[in-house]
Amino acid sequence: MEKVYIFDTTLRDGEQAPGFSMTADEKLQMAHQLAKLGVDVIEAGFAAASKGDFESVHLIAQQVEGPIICSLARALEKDIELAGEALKPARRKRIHTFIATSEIHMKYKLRMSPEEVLERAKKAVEFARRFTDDVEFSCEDATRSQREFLYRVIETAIKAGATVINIPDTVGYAVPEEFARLIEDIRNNVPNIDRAIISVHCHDDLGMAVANSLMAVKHGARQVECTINGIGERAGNAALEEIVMALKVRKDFFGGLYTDINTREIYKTSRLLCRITGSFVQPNKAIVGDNAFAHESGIHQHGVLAHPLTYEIMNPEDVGFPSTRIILGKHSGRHALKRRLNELGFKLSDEDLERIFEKFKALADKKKEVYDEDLEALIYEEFMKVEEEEPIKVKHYQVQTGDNLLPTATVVLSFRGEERTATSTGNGPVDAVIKAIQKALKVEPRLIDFSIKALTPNTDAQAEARLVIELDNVKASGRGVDTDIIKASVSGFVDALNRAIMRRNYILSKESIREEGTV
Ligand SMILES: CC(=O)SCCNC(=O)CCNC(=O)[C@H](O)C(C)(C)COP(=O)(O)OP(=O)(O)OC[C@H]1O[C@@H](n2cnc3c(N)ncnc32)[C@H](O)[C@@H]1OP(=O)(O)O
Ligand SMILES: CC(C)C(=O)C(=O)O
Ligand SMILES: [Mg+2]
Repeated sequence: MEKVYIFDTTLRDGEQAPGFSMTADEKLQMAHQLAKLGVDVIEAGFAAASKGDFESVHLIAQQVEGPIICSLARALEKDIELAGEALKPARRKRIHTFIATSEIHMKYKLRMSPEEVLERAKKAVEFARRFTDDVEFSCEDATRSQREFLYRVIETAIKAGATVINIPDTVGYAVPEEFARLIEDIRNNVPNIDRAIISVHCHDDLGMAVANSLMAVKHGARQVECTINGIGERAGNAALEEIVMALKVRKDFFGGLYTDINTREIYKTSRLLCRITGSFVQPNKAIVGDNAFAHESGIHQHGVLAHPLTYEIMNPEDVGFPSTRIILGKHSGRHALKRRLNELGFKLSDEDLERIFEKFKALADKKKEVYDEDLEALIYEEFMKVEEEEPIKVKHYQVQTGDNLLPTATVVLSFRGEERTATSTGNGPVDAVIKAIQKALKVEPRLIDFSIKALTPNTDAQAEARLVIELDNVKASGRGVDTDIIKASVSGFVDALNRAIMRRNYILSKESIREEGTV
């Protein structure tokens, strides 16, 4: 078994992408989570970039325990000095210095001859060694560099004291087979390569960053530089979660290679980064996208319900993903529909299921996703001739609340045409009004789930209340939407109660023991 070191550069290359820069506090929060995830190295930033980035590297070096903390530095004494200074408090520190080795970069960007670059690389590594024994050297744009020159630079950097040699595909130009050959060639042509760990750093301009990194690992690289969600310059870097899970799920292919990543922390880390940067991953993103463990098509749903591994190559729990989701839509079949209806408490005969299935398909053709409330509505429409109108109607309610007031609510409602009024106090205005409704109806349903969320990020946003209740062993969900969160909660609660009552009466009517006049 051989270990592949995971060098996370979310906080350096990742934040170089437009719109992804993070404050020192945000970086610190991410760094703590990266330590929990179990990365071997955190590239915390580029200390010479700004005072703020110096501060971020310094804070992380001070406070984050576990991984090696690293700062990037150009092959310049002033950059390396700042990196060394920022990293001082770290228990384990690395300076990562780099210079470009391709013709195009040397000629047009650096305006340096190859000999000057060679000399600069040597001096930079030697200088960095004054601050730490752990020095990484990168040949920027390695994949477009002339081979013999690349070998010479690497050999020189190792002689000067580099302990890790990084081979970046800076512009995402490589293809997997060719990149694997480059790693092999470096191993075969750099005489002192056995004194350093070979690292790779791939960009995704042609969508091959992960494939290139994995092929490099297969051919001898033992450190991979990557980022959470694959963020980074332009099209991004290789995604950490994809590399780690590929090595884990396909260990048969990668022959005994492993990482120390605690994969159950992957989803959490991904979502934390999304929240911090305000940029969410696309739904079909491998490993962490919303659809990574969701199934909408009937054939797949049937398979997954029979055995998850028919259509899932890893357990969602292994990456900390909440769970497999079965989404009902126009591609779904009877197996999934029946399962969901059963979970909602509807046990239909084959004949009744057939009727509902037809209605369900017709609705799904008009709507992207069919929710539980939609299914309940279909059931009511199709079978519940017992009661066409909703039994409870709220006529009026009033809530008094404030910082020195015990929240009190009065509600006037009608139940099957009969007016009822009640007043109640509560632990907050929503609690008070819900209790007043229960008192007026003389019911005490069990609240199984209750959530309120804003549908848009403004103070005048529409709030959506979603509830699940159980009344006399009958479960029902409800939904209310309004700019007023109390009104949204009242609507959602009454919606759930109406559904529970109508459903219970339906069940009773089917059993021919319907009690008249009761709630
Ligand atoms: C492939 C990568 O991801 S490399 C890392 C990229 N990341 C960043 O650039 C983020 C942080 N960068 C910054 O904040 C700024 O670019 C700074 C502070 C580093 C430098 O700013 P400035 O001094 O104004 O220079 P500017 O960014 O305009 O140009 C880069 C300079 O560095 C030189 N340079 C570039 N790479 C290297 C290197 N590896 N070693 C030495 N010098 C280098 C360039 O030739 C240029 O030099 P010049 O000013 O003498 O012409
Ligand atoms: C600084 C180096 C490693 C880099 O980010 C690149 O070449 O892409
Ligand atoms: Mg890069």
